[in-house]
Amino acid sequence: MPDSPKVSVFGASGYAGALAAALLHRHPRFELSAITSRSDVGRRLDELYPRHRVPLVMEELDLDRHGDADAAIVAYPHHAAAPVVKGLRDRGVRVIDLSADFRLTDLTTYEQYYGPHGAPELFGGGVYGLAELGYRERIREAAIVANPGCFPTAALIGLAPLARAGLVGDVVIDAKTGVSGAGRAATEKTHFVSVDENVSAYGIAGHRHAPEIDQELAALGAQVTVTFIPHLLPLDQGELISAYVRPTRAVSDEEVRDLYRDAYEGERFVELTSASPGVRDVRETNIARIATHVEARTGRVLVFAAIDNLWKGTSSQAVQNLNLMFGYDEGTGIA
Ligand SMILES: NC(=O)C1=CN([C@@H]2O[C@H](COP(=O)(O)OP(=O)(O)OC[C@H]3O[C@@H](n4cnc5c(N)ncnc54)[C@H](OP(=O)(O)O)[C@@H]3O)[C@@H](O)[C@H]2O)C=CC1
Ligand SMILES: CC(=O)N[C@@H](CCC(=O)OP(=O)(O)O)C(=O)O
Repeated sequence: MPDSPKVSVFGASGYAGALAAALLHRHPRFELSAITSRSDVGRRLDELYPRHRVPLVMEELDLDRHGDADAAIVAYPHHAAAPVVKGLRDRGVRVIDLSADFRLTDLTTYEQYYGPHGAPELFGGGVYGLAELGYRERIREAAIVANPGCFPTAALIGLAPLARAGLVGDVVIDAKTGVSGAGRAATEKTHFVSVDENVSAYGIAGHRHAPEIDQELAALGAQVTVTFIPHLLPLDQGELISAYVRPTRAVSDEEVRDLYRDAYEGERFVELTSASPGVRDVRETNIARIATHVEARTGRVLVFAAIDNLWKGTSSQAVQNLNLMFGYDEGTGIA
């Protein structure tokens, strides 16, 4: 293993890529070797995002040149990511893909939600990048890590202990998110005037994160079809999921708390709290903060999980995975 592995970030002009570049730039063990963009070629990243303080110039992607890195974070939109991931793999580069192109295991489901895949020969070749879900050892060895979606990160960390215990009979996941989850380009829905002093549900006809959550709950033993509805809030960063679980049998508050305590003992990036978690509690951290409560009137298990969508939901989770891949302490540069 090289002393200071070189890591490139592709799509560094976007919100997730820029933060990944910033975390790597100040990381004590990795060298941020190159950052790329299409529309901002020649600009310094600290000109675009002064707060990240990365004085590197964005370059045009050139796989032959950038393919000499030890690893790369691909921060492109879905579909555009897969061909670049393939180009990197052809050159032996280990990849963390922030898009959904390698998260799902069923191609028909992928096509239904995202359209044709950009490198079908590699489809299914990623390791799901959620260490706390039981993928830690596979991530260490992975050639492609499929970094999870932000909502699935919060929902799955929030529900995993119940799912493993066979307690998820049915679940409704109500989610709230800040606007940075939609990326850098403003749309009619994410325009300040549409979002400010407002809150509204979206993705009602079927959000693409629902099958990702179903898939990973099934891998934990819970065969359910979740109802998942996100809401857009006038925040820049932060995400909260409130999950309403109909358990397969009656459970007590204490039993559920014990289950979560046992499940997350030793997981430094999961915080259990008796108070309802807020997005501010986890802002700019790699932490998922979770509370559970068994509702006496209905017997439902309520689970609340807060994360920062750009940190644990994307970029710091990518660095956590990169640390695992290169044998470093998992929290290096992000704790
Ligand atoms: N924002 C978030 O909270 C989360 C994001 N993600 C995922 O991370 C990835 C990046 O998201 P985010 O940073 O928010 O998005 P942005 O839209 O902010 O950034 C996307 C980046 O990709 C580049 N890009 C856009 N279109 C293409 C294309 N067709 N081919 C190549 N490059 C392209 C953009 O720059 P340029 O046009 O200059 O090339 C930009 O650098 C996405 O896959 C997203 O789903 C995952 C979890 C949470
Ligand atoms: C506010 C907003 O639009 N948020 C995004 C979540 C982005 C995300 O996590 O991710 P992936 O695109 O990587 O799946 C959404 O709901 O689509």
